[in-house]
Amino acid sequence: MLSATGLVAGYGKGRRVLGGVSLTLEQGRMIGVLGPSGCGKSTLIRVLALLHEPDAGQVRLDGERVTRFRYAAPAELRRRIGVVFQHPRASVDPRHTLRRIVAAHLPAGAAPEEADRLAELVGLTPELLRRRPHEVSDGQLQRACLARALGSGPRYLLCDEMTAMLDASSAAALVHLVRTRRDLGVLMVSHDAALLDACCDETFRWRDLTAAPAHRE
Ligand SMILES: Nc1ncnc2c1ncn2[C@@H]1O[C@H](COP(=O)(O)OP(=O)(O)OP(=O)(O)O)[C@@H](O)[C@H]1O
Repeated sequence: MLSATGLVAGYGKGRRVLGGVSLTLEQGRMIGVLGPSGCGKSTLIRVLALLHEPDAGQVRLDGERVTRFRYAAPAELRRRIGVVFQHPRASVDPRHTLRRIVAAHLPAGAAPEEADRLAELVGLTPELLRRRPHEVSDGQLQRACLARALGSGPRYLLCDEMTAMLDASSAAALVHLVRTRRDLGVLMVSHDAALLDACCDETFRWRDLTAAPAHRE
């Protein structure tokens, strides 16, 4: 289980974004968080992914309280959490081939075929794997980012507006892929209520998660 209790976080003095957010994500469930632009959804994802240190509150991962975040977060804990970001082009190195992007989070010593297996899982052909980001569509690149996130063998997958940059059919394909991974706990944050209602087991509104929110819907 990945859980947050009373998370308070922001960006320096007077820039509080999370004002006491609580949330629980269990393996085998897909939950949605619905909130308007700027309310703090990405900040919540970053804290849950151990990429941003909260000012107060707790993150617990499989029963263990996380005390170290960002570069200090133990690799063994980080590997349990995969993240797919909103803007695929901003989250990859434009010089790398898709194969290298897909393989980025595989454990050291993983067989080269592992990248092919991940690519196949997300519907990327070997020919696409040889291309670089500027030679593929946003949807294809986001598939590579999803494959990369799965590379560490995570138990939890955090999707930050994963489909916002995609057309409807690419979005549906990606959501279907994630939806079929019942071994994972999936958190999808979005401002698209229809998307979350269609794919999530349960959807929470931002105001329901937060005791004293900085922003309200
Ligand atoms: N690195 C940063 N430094 C300072 N303020 C930031 C930083 N990142 C985000 N913010 C601010 O924190 C607030 C919440 O941002 P966040 O990206 O978490 O919201 P969001 O709900 O994900 O928005 P969107 O749906 O538009 O992606 C915003 O007011 C934003 O301007």
